[in-house]
Amino acid sequence: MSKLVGLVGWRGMVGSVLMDRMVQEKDFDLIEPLFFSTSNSGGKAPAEAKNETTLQDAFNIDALKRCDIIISAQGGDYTTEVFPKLRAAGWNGHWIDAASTLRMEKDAVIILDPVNMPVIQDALAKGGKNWVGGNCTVSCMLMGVGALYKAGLVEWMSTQTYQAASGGGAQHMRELLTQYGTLNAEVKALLDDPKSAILEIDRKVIAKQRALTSVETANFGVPLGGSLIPWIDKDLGNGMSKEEWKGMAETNKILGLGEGFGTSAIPVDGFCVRVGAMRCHSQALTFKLKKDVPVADIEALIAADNEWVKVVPNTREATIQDLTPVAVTGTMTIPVGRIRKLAMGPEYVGAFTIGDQLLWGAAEPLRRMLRILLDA
Ligand SMILES: NC(=O)C1=CN([C@@H]2O[C@H](COP(=O)(O)OP(=O)(O)OC[C@H]3O[C@@H](n4cnc5c(N)ncnc54)[C@H](OP(=O)(O)O)[C@@H]3O)[C@@H](O)[C@H]2O)C=CC1
Ligand SMILES: N[C@@H](CC(=O)OP(=O)(O)O)C(=O)O
Repeated sequence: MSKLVGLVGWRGMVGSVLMDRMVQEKDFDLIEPLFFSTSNSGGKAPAEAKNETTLQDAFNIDALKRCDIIISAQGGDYTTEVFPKLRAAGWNGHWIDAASTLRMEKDAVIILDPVNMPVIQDALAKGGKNWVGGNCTVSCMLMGVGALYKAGLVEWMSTQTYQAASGGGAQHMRELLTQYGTLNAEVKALLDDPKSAILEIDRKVIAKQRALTSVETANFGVPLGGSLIPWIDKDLGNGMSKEEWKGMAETNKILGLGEGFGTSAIPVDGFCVRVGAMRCHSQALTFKLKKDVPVADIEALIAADNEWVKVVPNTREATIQDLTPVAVTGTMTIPVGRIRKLAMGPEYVGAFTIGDQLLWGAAEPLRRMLRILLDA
């Protein structure tokens, strides 16, 4: 008999990408889905429903308890409210979650199976039940350059990120595009006139950016269109943003090197920056390797790691064609390019990588974990 799989958050942005991928990969052929809603229980479930065609109340513990597996892309507040109650009620099923809430709990595994299948299998063998998707930036980075970690080559890594608006959610994407539109409208007449002075256009744009109302910047707090914001997530009070903290904590936990900051942890640090891209997170990486490895060997290691990573030749043409958010959006490909030795010495290597943060960064590890559980 098919496992009863509860889906919470399926109509949100991450949930919709998850649903698309589950349809593409025919995951629904293998399960009996039970769709939940926080806002429309009793409504009609989506077309993928089979026998259970009514939306269930996502806060109803008895309804949730029926499921063998629950996948939630509903968000951290939902997990915080419902998950402890469900476990306290004796539910012993598998919980697969996109939210960060449970990530660093001892009994939770951060799932990214092309990178950490041994960690997942070890936890499964020990009776693990809590499976949490990683931070999008970390997951996309490890899908690209995880090979260097697996080979034990990394002494430390520094990452400078260029993170898309989608990381904040759907409203942030809308706000970014609205800001771009507002700025364009402000100077449209001057742009249409080839004889207009560019510095006049520039003056009008900056004046408009600075004049954007609190409504027009409600989500990001400041303008993002035509600007950037070098702070993502909470202020930890020690000069570090929470997004930056996740880099080291989650990378090490995913790799099975402990909870992130122990003596065996590999240092990972850098700056996380929001830019005006839509849904791809990009990152410039600096590695200090434990030894001098030729670039060709590094490229070969990365290229052989998984079926989605693609080494982009370090040429101008290949880079501008294949190593951009525009090229990568909506695809499963994780390009890694700009791989070269840096001026600091032969052990210092630079690279640049990009991933669709809604696919590998959020939805894909969840559905792959479902498949692992169904195959177990
Ligand atoms: N955005 C991201 O990049 C990432 C997000 N995550 C995690 O996933 C969680 C969900 O994120 P995200 O998908 O962006 O959140 P959304 O805001 O898009 O969706 C969350 C929920 O909001 C409700 N909702 C209310 N109005 C609408 C509407 N107009 N359209 C669709 N849904 C609506 C839905 O619940 P209902 O159907 O019950 O009403 C939906 O499941 C995050 O909180 C985070 O924990 C993880 C990694 C990356
Ligand atoms: N913080 C990420 C998105 C995200 O949801 O991250 P996390 O899953 O670690 O909360 C960003 O803003 O780009």
